[in-house]
Amino acid sequence: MKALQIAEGIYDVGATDWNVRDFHGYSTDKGSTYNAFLIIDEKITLIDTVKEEFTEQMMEKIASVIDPKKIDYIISNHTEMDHSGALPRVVHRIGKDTPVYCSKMGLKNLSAHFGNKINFRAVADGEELSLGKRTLQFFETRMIHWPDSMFSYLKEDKILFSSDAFGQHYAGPEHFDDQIGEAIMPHAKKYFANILWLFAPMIKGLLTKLNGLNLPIEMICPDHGILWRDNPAKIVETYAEWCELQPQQNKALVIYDSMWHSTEAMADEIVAGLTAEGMVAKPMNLRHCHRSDVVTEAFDAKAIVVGSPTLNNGLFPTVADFLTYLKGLKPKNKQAAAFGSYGWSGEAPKLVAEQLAGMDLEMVEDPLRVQYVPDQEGCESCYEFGRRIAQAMK
Ligand SMILES: Cc1cc2nc3c(=O)[nH]c(=O)nc-3n(C[C@H](O)[C@H](O)[C@H](O)COP(=O)(O)O)c2cc1C
Repeated sequence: MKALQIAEGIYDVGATDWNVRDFHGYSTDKGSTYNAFLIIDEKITLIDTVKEEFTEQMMEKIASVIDPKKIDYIISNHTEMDHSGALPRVVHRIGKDTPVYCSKMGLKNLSAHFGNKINFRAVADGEELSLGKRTLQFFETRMIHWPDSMFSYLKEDKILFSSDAFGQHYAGPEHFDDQIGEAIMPHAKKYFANILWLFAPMIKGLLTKLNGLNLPIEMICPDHGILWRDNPAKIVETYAEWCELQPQQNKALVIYDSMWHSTEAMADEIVAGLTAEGMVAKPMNLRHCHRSDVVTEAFDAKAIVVGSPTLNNGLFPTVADFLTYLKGLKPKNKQAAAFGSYGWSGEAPKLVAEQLAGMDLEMVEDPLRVQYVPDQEGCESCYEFGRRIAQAMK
């Protein structure tokens, strides 16, 4: 396999994972890529690596440009193993004590993954490394998205190697933003919602810091998905918008599961009530919609209405799963309500409401329960519930 030249003397030598569909619990319907970059200068430099099982694909691409033994420096922008997994084998293959530059936290975290046999060297925030004609400058970007994350900026070429920031889980025939256009944005949004949502306040600070540095940027190369060369400012501006966590004022999501369709019938009536009041609302059944897709929709919803049937005095498992996942993402600026069908004890709606309230969401209604199958009166109560939630949203 051949490397892709992305600029004069700079190659993408990463791997395409066409088949990955579950990325630590995140659904990757289009696969993903693990981007790694080779810079040919007086010091030949590899920026990041790939998941361990893709080591050979990366080595083959490197070998299409130079003998891998000639690599002088490796940069590790992020410890997570989709970017570092190949490190031990690459270092072994180079066959010399190749320095691996990383952030201070990277030094700790890489050692915790790979021990002390690799020559890890910590760089300070803002430190520069000469490659010969080119210079790399490093910036700590803690929590985008691990404590060790950093950006590497290639000054002369004005290229920002941004690690996980600005990335998307997307594998396709395209390599650059101008080749795919707007179609990449839902993937970038899903990535932000599922991976970075909780860090939005910190990312906002980092973007302000980077803006202050006034780095001219002609291309942004994240470690997943397409590279931003046509309009790199667009994804930075979009991140700044997403970091504001401002919901779409008229968007509501009704999220539920159902064993015998009763909670589902309630959800449909609630959606109808919301819609009647002018809201853009839709139901999402957790048995059919992956939690990471639901979270992507919930990210910019003003209201989330969560329903669970009562199962053995508790929540239905998919609803518990979703609530656990959502809680970790620290949602803000949202209204919420809970509902569900039950048979005899009916604990679930109250349990859902307690969890949503525990996330500091604004509860706009008391939990709504319907015993067994909603009759006409039950349906009307759900419809009115939806209407009242919509009025609270206005
Ligand atoms: C395995 C099982 C366990 C249940 N446990 C309870 C329970 O502990 N308390 C309760 O009120 N209802 C319980 N129910 C009744 C359901 O909550 C009731 O049938 C409800 O209408 C189901 O809503 P759904 O059609 O949306 O799943 C149970 C039902 C099943 C199938």
